[in-house]
This record gives sequence, structure tokens and C-alpha cells, in this order.
Amino acid sequence: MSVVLSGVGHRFDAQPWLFRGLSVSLETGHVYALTGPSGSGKSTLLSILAGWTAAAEGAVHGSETMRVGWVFQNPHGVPGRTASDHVALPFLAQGLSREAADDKAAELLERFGLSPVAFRAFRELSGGEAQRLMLARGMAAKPDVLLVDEPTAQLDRATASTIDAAIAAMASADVIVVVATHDARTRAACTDEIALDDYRSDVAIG
Ligand SMILES: Nc1ncnc2c1ncn2[C@@H]1O[C@H](COP(=O)(O)OP(=O)(O)OP(=O)(O)O)[C@@H](O)[C@H]1O
Repeated sequence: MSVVLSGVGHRFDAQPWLFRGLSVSLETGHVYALTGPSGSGKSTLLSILAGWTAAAEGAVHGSETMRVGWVFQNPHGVPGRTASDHVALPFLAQGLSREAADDKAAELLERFGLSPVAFRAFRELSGGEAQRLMLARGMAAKPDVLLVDEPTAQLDRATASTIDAAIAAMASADVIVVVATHDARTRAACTDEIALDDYRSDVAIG
């Protein structure tokens, strides 16, 4: 599936335009880095893709039944629950048996390098492990579009590189992933880039 943005622009009330003239087709199997300096509108564009914010101009066409997932900057989990439980829960919600859900969770945890901590409580995970767990849980929910906001912002470089590897590995899945980041190495882990600087109104228009 694809999500097509046609001439999308946004500003809040009478503020200057953040970006204008953004036309791009987002395709399954791609991981898009959404880049730009602080305040350029990355989170705003994620919010438009999620349908939480209506773009001030242009159109976003996805499917009617499009399922959108979010992974936020700060990992949130249930402190006493295991990593495995966090990933199994979306599968249980999809109707799988406990055993099948645990098997699916184990596969995803392995893909995100979390097998060694599968049965550790969330509160005992490192920052990087917790963030990778959020990515794994985001994938377990089987969204059509997964929006990831600044996944490495709170992490040191060595830890961030494990997140970048996890992000690179998401490209094979049946999902459109959009990662807002101002980290060049996270951007390099993605398959494509949407640079909001190219759509500043003083550049794109006139
Ligand atoms: N609801 C809102 N009403 C008015 N202004 C807003 C609103 N939300 C965001 N803004 C402003 O719009 C601009 C873009 O914000 P946004 O959070 O999208 O940028 P960003 O690129 O994600 O920045 P950062 O990298 O710092 O997270 C900022 O100047 C912000 O203050």
C-alpha cells in the first residue's frame, strides 16, 4: 500500500509556513528518514500522517482502514512486566493463543537483538533495550504505517547505533516506517529521506 502526499503544507494559525509543496508517495517496505532542524515541523508532519493534525493545505491519501502506530521518543512500558510480555500483548489482542503469541514475540525480540533480555522486567532494561522493545512492540501491532519520533535523541552514540541497526532491519517488513530524526547516522540507516528543509516556503515557493 502507499500513502500519497500532494502539495502538503502546514502552518499554525498566522505563523510562518513550516513547509509547503510536499508531494511524495510513501511505499510499503521503505523506511523514510524525516529530517530537518529543530522546529522545522517533523513532529507536526508525523501528526498530519497520523490524522491528528489537518494539513493547512494539500492532501494526504491513504487507505480508509489504514492502521497507524507510534513509537515515541521516551520508552514507556509496564515496569514489572517482561520484555516478552510487552511484545506478546499485541498478538494476544489480535486473537492468537498465548503460546502462539509468545512464539511470535520471541521472533520479533530476536530480530531486535533482545533475546538475551526477553524475560527481564521492563524496569531492568537499559535505555537502548527499552527503545528497541518499543520498536518491536510497534511492529507487533501490525500497523500499515509506523511513525517513530526521534528514537535516538536520549541515547549515547554507542546505544543509538543499536537503534539504527534495528531501524535498518525494519525495511523488510510489510509496513511504511517514517522516522523523524536529526541524527545523521539514524538517517543513514533509513532507505529514503524526506528533508523538510527542501520544502521551506522561502525555498519551495516563489
Ligand atoms: N499546536 C501547535 N500550535 C502552535 N505552534 C505549534 C504547535 N505545535 C508545534 N508548533 C510549533 O511549530 C514548529 C514546529 O514544531 P515541531 O515540533 O513539528 O518541530 P520538530 O521539527 O519536530 O522539532 P524538534 O526537532 O525540536 O522536535 C515549532 O516552532 C513549534 O513551536
